[in-house]
Amino acid sequence: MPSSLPSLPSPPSLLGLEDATVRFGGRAVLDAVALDVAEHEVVCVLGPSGSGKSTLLRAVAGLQHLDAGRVLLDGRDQTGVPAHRREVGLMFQDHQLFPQRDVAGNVAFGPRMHGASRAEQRRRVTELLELVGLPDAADRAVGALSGGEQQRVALARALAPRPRLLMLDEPLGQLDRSLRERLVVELRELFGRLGTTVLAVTHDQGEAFALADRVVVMRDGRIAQAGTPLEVWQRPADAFVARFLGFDNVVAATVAGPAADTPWGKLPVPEDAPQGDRTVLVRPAGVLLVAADAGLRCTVTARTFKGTHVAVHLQPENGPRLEAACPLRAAPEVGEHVGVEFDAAETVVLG
Ligand SMILES: Nc1ncnc2c1ncn2[C@@H]1O[C@H](COP(=O)(O)OP(=O)(O)OP(=O)(O)O)[C@@H](O)[C@H]1O
Repeated sequence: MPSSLPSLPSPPSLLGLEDATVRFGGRAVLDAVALDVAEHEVVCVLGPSGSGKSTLLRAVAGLQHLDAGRVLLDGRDQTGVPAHRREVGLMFQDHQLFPQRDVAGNVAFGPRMHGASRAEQRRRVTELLELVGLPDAADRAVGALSGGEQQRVALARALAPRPRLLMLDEPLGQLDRSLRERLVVELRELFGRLGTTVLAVTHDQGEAFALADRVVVMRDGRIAQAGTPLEVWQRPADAFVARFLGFDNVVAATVAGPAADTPWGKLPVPEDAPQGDRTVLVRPAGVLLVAADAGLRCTVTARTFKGTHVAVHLQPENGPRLEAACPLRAAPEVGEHVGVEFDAAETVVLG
């Protein structure tokens, strides 16, 4: 008996982008992007305004012509396939519901376009409104719905034709924070239950990290980093990704052995840290406040209440500002002098 079975070929990705390039006025806003999305995977594309996120979605949907490269769905080249023949569902930021139709009319739109009978359309509307938690909304006018309800109807409408790939562009963009936080949990649960393959675009990292199996961070039309939320959070690829994720304690450093020489002095780094000229990130939890006569001498410049902790902003005598995460009751006052020591376990030497 062989000790191990021969490995099976991995199934083709549901979506593949190969060197996808879009230029506007000579500028590549999508620059040779390569990306695979597996069946049942939820991928969130994250990045600052103008980094090319919507252009990427539009290219996959067939709404944007590629200047070079290809989009593959189920391994099939989509070049020349018009948007309405690609099996993708799209949900945009502003919902774009048909205001003159009621909720049922909106949800039934896709199935009707695909030639479903009236009975089938009705069945599908009932099924989907149940799914998105609006079982009694079929006859309501869309104008009379709240933002969150409209978002659910838009989702039901996008799911109604059973797209192979569901694409969401800032799906929760317009909604207030508490509703967004609730809906993102509902969406994740729903996609898991349905096994939906999703490519979503958002500039909100909290939303992306809560929703995605894998996040893709874009910068100037290119992929700066792709990985699971944990991988990206724990190991940002570079200073751009680290700053985009909201980490501000990022400095140039020279790493030699177990220490990094930085504008804040020598910091301890993890054992396996890459050596030489690097960028170092210290998470706020790794900035430890000690007595004013120990460590790096700093003045407290601001405090921001964060619910679970206080973000304390510090100005060292030398070097750029630092942010520390302090327990609620232990945070020093603005103007106080404190000492700072650094925790190697919260320090990352970027690649
Ligand atoms: N039709 C167009 N003609 C010219 N330039 C365009 C066109 N569409 C997009 N762009 C430019 O391409 C770049 C990428 O735009 P895109 O909308 O993809 O970015 P984004 O990451 O989705 O941004 P946002 O988060 O603000 O929606 C931007 O600089 C934008 O101005």
